[in-house]
Amino acid sequence: MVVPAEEGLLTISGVRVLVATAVSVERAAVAQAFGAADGEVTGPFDVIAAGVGPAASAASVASALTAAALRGAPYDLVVSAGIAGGFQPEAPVGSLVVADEITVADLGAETPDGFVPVTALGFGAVTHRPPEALVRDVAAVTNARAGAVLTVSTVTGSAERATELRARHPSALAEAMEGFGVAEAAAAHGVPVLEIRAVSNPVGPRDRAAWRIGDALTALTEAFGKLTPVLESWNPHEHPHERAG
Ligand SMILES: O=C(O)c1cccc(C(=O)CC[C@H]2O[C@@H](n3cnc4c(=O)[nH]cnc43)[C@H](O)[C@@H]2O)c1
Repeated sequence: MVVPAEEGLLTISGVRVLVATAVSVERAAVAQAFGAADGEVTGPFDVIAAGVGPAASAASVASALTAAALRGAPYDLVVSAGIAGGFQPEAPVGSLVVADEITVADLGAETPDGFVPVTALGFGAVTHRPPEALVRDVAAVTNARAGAVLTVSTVTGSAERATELRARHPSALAEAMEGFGVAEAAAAHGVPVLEIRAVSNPVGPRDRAAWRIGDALTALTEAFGKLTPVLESWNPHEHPHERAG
């Protein structure tokens, strides 16, 4: 059901959603799903270009969540969305991935015995888990695969690094640069988080000319075009934010 809410924003069953992309072409791809050619969205979704990397995205999303809360219209869900590298062969170029786990892959320390995550050093968190049922329903309706999406500050550029990441994170389907930052901001506000990625390139040896950004943006638009019914039947209060280690 579509019902009017304050400030001209329309909400579906009262659910308010903040979608955080990294850059403006990703924002436009998401907005296009709601018929907003100029990027201005009227619907349950607000879409922002929050910047590239975990720090920029965390800062932008935290600001947006705080502003919404101060307006008396807090968000119920935050979605990190955009293009990504896909681990092969599980996540081919043009396919969609929804994160059942959002894990930062390079937050820790190098030791003589290899990489140690910050959690093993006694600090913070490295993983956030989106609501399980929502992940399942989003994956079903968008034909996405569900799996871990890694957040990295450096795009993987070699087969060796891709192999190392998969050895440490066997369930990883994709890597991108913002999910964990978005999830940290959402967690600070007690808001559930999702990450939806369209694969633009394989994770591995750097071949920028082979990136299929247009195909991935089209897949992103199609995916968001299918999300409304899922959110209509979603009760945010049954799904508190879950931070896992
Ligand atoms: O040309 C390069 O080598 C290069 C170096 C740093 C960043 C980029 C981007 O264009 C990344 C921007 C954006 O895209 C997401 N993304 C897409 N594919 C990947 C990937 O294989 N690994 C990590 N991130 C990826 C990311 O979330 C950024 O927002 C290009």
